[in-house]
Amino acid sequence: MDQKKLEDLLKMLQVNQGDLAKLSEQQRKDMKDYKFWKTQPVQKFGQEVDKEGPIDAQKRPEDVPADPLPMLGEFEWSTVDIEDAAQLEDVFVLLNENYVEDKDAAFRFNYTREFFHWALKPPGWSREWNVGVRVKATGKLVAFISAIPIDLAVRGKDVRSVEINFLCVHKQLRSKRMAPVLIKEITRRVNRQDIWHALYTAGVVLPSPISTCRYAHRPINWAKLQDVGFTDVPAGKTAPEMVAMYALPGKTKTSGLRRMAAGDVDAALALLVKYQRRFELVQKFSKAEFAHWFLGEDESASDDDASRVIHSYVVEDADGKITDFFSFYSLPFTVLEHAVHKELGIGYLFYYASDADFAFDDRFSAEATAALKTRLTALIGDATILAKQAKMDVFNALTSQDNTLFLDALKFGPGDGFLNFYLFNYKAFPVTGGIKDDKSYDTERRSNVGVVML
Ligand SMILES: CCCCCCCCCCCCCC(=O)SCCNC(=O)CCNC(=O)[C@H](O)C(C)(C)COP(=O)(O)OP(=O)(O)OC[C@H]1O[C@@H](n2cnc3c(N)ncnc32)[C@H](O)[C@@H]1OP(=O)(O)O
Repeated sequence: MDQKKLEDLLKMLQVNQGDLAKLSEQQRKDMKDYKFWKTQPVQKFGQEVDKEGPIDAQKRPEDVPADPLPMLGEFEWSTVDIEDAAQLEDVFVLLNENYVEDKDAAFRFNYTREFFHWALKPPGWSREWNVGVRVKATGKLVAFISAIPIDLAVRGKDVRSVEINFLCVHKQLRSKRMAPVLIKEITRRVNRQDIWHALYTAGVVLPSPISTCRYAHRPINWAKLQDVGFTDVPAGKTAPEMVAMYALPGKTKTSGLRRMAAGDVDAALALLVKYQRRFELVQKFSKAEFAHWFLGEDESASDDDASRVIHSYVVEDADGKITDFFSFYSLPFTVLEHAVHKELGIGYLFYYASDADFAFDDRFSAEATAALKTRLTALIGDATILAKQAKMDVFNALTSQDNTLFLDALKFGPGDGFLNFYLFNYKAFPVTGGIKDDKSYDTERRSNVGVVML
């Protein structure tokens, strides 16, 4: 396989690090050169943490200015109403053309209304937190940033937070310090609603990651990836050999596996909560949040509905007990100007849980590890089969959660993208990200990152 080309494609698929230029701009600057970030309540590089907790002294919403920061002459702030089709379209256009660097303009994220409603409208979402910048004269949207509320827990401590995502500045307005203004404005709007912490991820290194995970990619439809020019037959191999290597069974294997239904929410949520207790950085889902994130907006979507964003499954044993749960979401690419293929399906592993190691006192013991490894390999193997049935051509995962237990066995190749996790206004000890010093999968310590961001 032409590893380089495939890697290039797969890098473009990472929503959180769409900017390839930034990606290659490896590693960090000196702290003093982070002109913006050194003014913010974030951990400095190498800063010793004595005790975990907030960085800033406690403030009240009324201490925060009620009005937006001034915006440069020709631009103006614009709260984007994502329930308005035309305004949502503005966001798609901005992100399509500026979020992913694809010089040949051969591919675009196929953002849909369904995807954005799922990603940006969980329970408690705020209209004010979809912040845009428009050109005054034309109304053109040239920058965007979003926040959604989450109940985060860091090593068992509740940290009411927001998740920041989809920060984007138009290519022609890059390096003009617009990003810091957007970040300050979203901070102001979030603080006005009495929230003082944030979780965010980025491919770039900023002060200072609490954890770093690696991307892993599992080609599902190798022949199609070759057709669209992403991959070549590697030396010493033939195309049929490559197809055979990545071939998947037509049917899932786990008995009792079925799509999650509304009636499963209580049991699946309880299972997820219990499973996630092992991790140090987790999202605490309310019942309503769980239903939103895992059933999605459109419960009536049929099994083969290609527009389905979130796919959630449970395993029910003979006694009617939910023993396992997994989910993945879809964010496809549109393939431009290709004679045969119009779309490339991309699946992203989301949350999962299993009771496979619950009976063991020490989850890192050989027996507990073997039990969980066997079960997760079967479950996520089935997830790749279901992803294939849902017309996905590549399946992505990180080294977070307990993923390193199954990545190799299921032929997820290590990508060269890394994802850094950050906390705003909260200092904390590092959290393991599932990679060793040499960046290979850490199958022993695994990861203590439980939270999964879009
Ligand atoms: C309590 C509530 C708090 C809420 C807020 C919590 C914090 C949220 C933080 C945001 C989480 C976002 C999560 C996501 O969505 S990550 C996805 C980010 N988006 C992309 O990669 C899309 C393509 N790229 C772009 O659109 C632009 O290059 C962006 C907008 C990224 C930067 O625009 P531009 O290239 O024109 O630069 P500038 O001149 O305006 O500004 C330069 C300053 O910006 C710092 N920079 C560069 N990239 C990032 C980055 N990804 N996160 C944070 N900071 C970043 C940089 O170090 C420098 O600061 P300093 O080095 O001088 O100090």
